[in-house]
Amino acid sequence: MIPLFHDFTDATVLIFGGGPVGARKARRFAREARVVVVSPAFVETDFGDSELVRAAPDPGEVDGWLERHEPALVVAATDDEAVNDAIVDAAQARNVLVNRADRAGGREPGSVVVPATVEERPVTVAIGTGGTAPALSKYLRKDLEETLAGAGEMATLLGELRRELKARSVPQHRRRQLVTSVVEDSTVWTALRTGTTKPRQVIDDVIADELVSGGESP
Ligand SMILES: C[C@@]1(CC(=O)O)c2cc3[nH]c(cc4nc(cc5[nH]c(cc(n2)[C@H]1CCC(=O)O)[C@@](C)(CC(=O)O)[C@@H]5CCC(=O)O)C(CC(=O)O)=C4CCC(=O)O)c(CCC(=O)O)c3CC(=O)O
Ligand SMILES: NC(=O)C1=CN([C@@H]2O[C@H](COP(=O)(O)OP(=O)(O)OC[C@H]3O[C@@H](n4cnc5c(N)ncnc54)[C@H](O)[C@@H]3O)[C@@H](O)[C@H]2O)C=CC1
Repeated sequence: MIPLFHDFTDATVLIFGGGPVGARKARRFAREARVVVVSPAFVETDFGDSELVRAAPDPGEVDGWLERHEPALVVAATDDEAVNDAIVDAAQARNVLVNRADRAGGREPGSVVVPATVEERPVTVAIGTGGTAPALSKYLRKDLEETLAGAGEMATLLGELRRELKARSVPQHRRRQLVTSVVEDSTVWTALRTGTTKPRQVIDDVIADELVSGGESP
């Protein structure tokens, strides 16, 4: 499987099944997409910002739900294998992406797996185990949350630094040296994590040094 980042803004994600798994996927996708969850019962209370529809479609009715909602992705998270089978068939027939929660292997074309994710905006890390050990994905996600502390601010800082160096027509090889030296600087990481220095200060210092030294290596 090849990991890709998919933008679901303005798209619909249709989820069948309102148990713990359906709720977890709903919370995940509702951060970006319009999410509709179809289930005869909603045991969980937190579905994020999703629309909940009480219904128990049988296999023959599943396709009608896809026709009405025109989703970009369908999630099969019911405990009924025949319904999950019908969801995969309907999604394939309509060329819609499908995530099946009750299978680890033997996947069909167009099927996607939901990874564990760490988000330090705008940094995103996705973890998968090819379906072998989801509990390990979860464990590694928790571990990485600590490792990535400050990465979002670092990304924002470097983005601004690149833009400002470009605007000052600093040559490409020199921009690369400067950006790399900031990202590898442990004192900058510590400053971002502890909040002792603001990203703006780091950018101003790099640019001031550059203007004084006229582009000599640090
Ligand atoms: C294939 C996949 C399909 C998909 O759902 O996309 C899938 C399938 C299955 N999961 C099962 C079990 C568990 N899943 C979790 C947790 C997560 N599962 C997620 C993804 C995936 N799960 C995809 C593969 C990802 C990969 O490659 O690693 C995560 C990462 C993302 C998310 O769901 O949001 C989320 C952690 C999120 C986080 O915390 O960050 C836990 C842990 C817990 O609940 O505490 C358990 C119990 C422990 C265990 O069994 O490991 C079962 C057996 C059901 C049974 O036995 O009946 C199946 C079906 C099967 O294996 O047949
Ligand atoms: N991918 C993952 O991370 C995991 C997957 N699983 C698998 O995913 C499935 C769902 O897990 P849970 O949420 O824990 O199960 P659950 O049994 O608590 O929830 C299933 C939900 O589906 C609903 N449902 C039943 N028939 C339906 C229909 N025709 N249409 C719409 N909804 C219907 C039920 O009312 C219930 O709310 C399980 O069968 C299990 O095999 C389990 C744990 C983790």
